[in-house]
Amino acid sequence: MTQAPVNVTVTGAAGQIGYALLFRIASGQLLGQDTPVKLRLLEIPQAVKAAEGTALELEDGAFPLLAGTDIFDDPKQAFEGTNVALLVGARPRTKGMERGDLLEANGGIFKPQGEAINAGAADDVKVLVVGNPANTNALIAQQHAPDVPAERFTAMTRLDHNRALAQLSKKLGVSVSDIRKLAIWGNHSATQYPNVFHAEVGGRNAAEAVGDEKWLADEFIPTVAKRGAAIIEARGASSAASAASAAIDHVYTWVNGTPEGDWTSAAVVSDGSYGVPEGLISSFPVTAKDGKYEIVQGLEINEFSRTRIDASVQELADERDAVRKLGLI
Ligand SMILES: NC(=O)c1ccc[n+]([C@@H]2O[C@H](COP(=O)([O-])OP(=O)(O)OC[C@H]3O[C@@H](n4cnc5c(N)ncnc54)[C@H](O)[C@@H]3O)[C@@H](O)[C@H]2O)c1
Ligand SMILES: O=C(O)C[C@H](O)C(=O)O
Repeated sequence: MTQAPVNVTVTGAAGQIGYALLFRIASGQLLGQDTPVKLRLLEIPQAVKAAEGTALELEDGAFPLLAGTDIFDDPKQAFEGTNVALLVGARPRTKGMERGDLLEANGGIFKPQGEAINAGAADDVKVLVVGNPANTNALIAQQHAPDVPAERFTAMTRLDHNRALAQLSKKLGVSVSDIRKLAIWGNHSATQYPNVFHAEVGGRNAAEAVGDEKWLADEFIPTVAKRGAAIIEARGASSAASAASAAIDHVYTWVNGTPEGDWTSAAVVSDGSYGVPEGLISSFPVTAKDGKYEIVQGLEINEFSRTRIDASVQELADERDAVRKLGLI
């Protein structure tokens, strides 16, 4: 180990995604097998003891790449010097809670976290927001970190991307690794649009290989978009290991790049591409190179895709307007 450890902050560390995520980070899957990591865990005071228990288990894993684990209940301390920030902890919607209440409760979390990142994170900080509503939580944090380049704030749609790969591979009887250039557009919500019209399977256009627009509209898109709800219904809890796995994929790709001739999906700050209002944190097809995610340019958007992208982007604009009204941005 010659390199200095990379500081990785994980919020909501005592939660179910945290439990599935931390051991994979410690084993080198987030940043690669040459990169030692130092974990900085953030929890609310009531959950610090549980996070301490996880830290004991991390120690017992005897991970050669784990240079230490520190636990905090103060965002300012947790984000001090952080290079990679995984914002997982969020306020879940509870019975009787309106959408506005949920946005307000999460504003109370992501505003101070954005401020703390702005105040103390390392110059190269990369932020991934997982906690829902992920895109808008990322927007809140980003708006409170004016000194951090906006493109360092991202939200996770890689789980949706992986779900779409899995469904398409099942339909076509191919391996997920045979599929290229699939993309999720819009919000990490039921309005998201998994687009196969640019995707390729073994060199062939994926939509043509499927040859069934009704299947795309009535089965593929709703299955991917409502998968989170299906998991909650089946498990009695929201997706955890698959979400942790997607968070690992998102950061690993961000740091190490996308393969030549392929792209992935991430919610990034819009530069106005494809009619998505500038500043919204929306999912796009993206490539990663030299530690930067970039929106793939110049794709032709057909009518089928246009209406679906517009609907999801409208939802993002509505969420932005709601948090603006609440004074959160
Ligand atoms: N983007 C995605 O694809 C995706 C997928 C799955 C789940 N999620 C979301 O991820 C979030 C976490 O899911 P989970 O299953 O781990 O939830 P969980 O309830 O098991 O854990 C959340 C943890 O966050 C902590 N927390 C709450 N407020 C905090 C704060 N201010 N600072 C630090 N920690 C705080 C809680 O104490 C808890 O330990 C949820 O919002 C969930 O909806 C997103
Ligand atoms: O936590 C949820 O509501 C669902 C989650 O975002 C998921 O996509 O699995």
